[in-house]
Amino acid sequence: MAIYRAAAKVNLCLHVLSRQADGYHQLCMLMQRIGLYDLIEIELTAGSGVELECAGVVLPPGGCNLAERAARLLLDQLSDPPGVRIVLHKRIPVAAGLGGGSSDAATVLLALRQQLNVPLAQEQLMALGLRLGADVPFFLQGQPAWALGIGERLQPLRGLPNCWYVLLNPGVALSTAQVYGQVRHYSTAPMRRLHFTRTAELAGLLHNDLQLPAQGLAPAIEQAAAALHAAGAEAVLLSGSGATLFALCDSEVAARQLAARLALAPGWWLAVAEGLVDVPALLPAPA
Ligand SMILES: C[C@](O)(CO)[C@H](O)COP(=O)(O)OP(=O)(O)OC[C@H]1O[C@@H](n2ccc(N)nc2=O)[C@H](O)[C@@H]1O
Ligand SMILES: Nc1ncnc2c1ncn2[C@@H]1O[C@H](COP(=O)(O)OP(=O)(O)OP(=O)(O)O)[C@@H](O)[C@H]1O
Repeated sequence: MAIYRAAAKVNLCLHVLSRQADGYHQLCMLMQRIGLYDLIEIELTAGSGVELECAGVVLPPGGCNLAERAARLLLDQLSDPPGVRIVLHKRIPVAAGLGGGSSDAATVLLALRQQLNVPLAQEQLMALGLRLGADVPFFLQGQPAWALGIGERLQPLRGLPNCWYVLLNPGVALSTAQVYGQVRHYSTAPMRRLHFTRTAELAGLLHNDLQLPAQGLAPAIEQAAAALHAAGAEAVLLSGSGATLFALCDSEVAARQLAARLALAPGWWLAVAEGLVDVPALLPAPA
């Protein structure tokens, strides 16, 4: 049995460029994985099929879990697949804009490819991952990157400073499809700079076309943003489709001090996490 960490992500910017005929949207985003993890135990068994146990939260039953779907998709590539047992320990808030489900799916794909020696090239794995969700290719690639298309065309960054994030969720789960469904305004793509040396250079990029639509569905996001500003945060943005906000900080000390100054309302969720740079996509859990 092996245990892996599946990291969350933030979107440092998210520009919605247009809506496609199939309802998906063309995007230009800057994404980074962060040090907030689900834990996934994966064991090959003598049986057949995929067995999933979920610890921590209630997730959709009946084979809808992205970790389970990823395992099935990978096993479908084999002529004589073994059984797989997965135990998922959720730590990343669900439906929070932090990409937890997509990251779980990518981790299961990468782990099973490795454990079963499946001869699938990275491009083929990315194509499989895209069938599970638009964010999955980003997690399969792992590095901070610009994401184009519907999120699947990736351009890794060449340099990023060590950023820290204060994450605040006002206790609201938001459906990604519902938030995209409220988008009425499109923006143009920003300049895709590939090298950053200081956190302050990133602060200038912060923009999310999903923030106003998400706030319309969950007004508590504005209260959470006000709390971050009142605690002294300058660079605050909604991650993905929300409802988690992040404050961008240039050191761990600055992030922890900001978190300590926050006045939290009941039911709010708070965490501090570092931005991941040069960390492999597949992350075994520390012994
Ligand atoms: C908001 C982000 O997390 C930002 O990284 C992603 O764009 C969403 O990625 P995701 O959750 O992996 O997305 P999917 O599971 O493929 O799609 C969920 C729903 O979001 C909407 N969706 C998603 C991606 C995209 N480029 N355009 C969309 O309109 C669609 O309504 C879709 O039915
Ligand atoms: N392994 C999983 N972890 C979390 N959610 C899952 C998982 N499998 C299925 N889901 C379902 O997927 C939906 C989105 O969950 P997730 O936590 O990935 O949202 P998110 O962080 O907002 O995603 P994104 O930022 O990619 O839009 C939820 O409705 C949840 O019930």
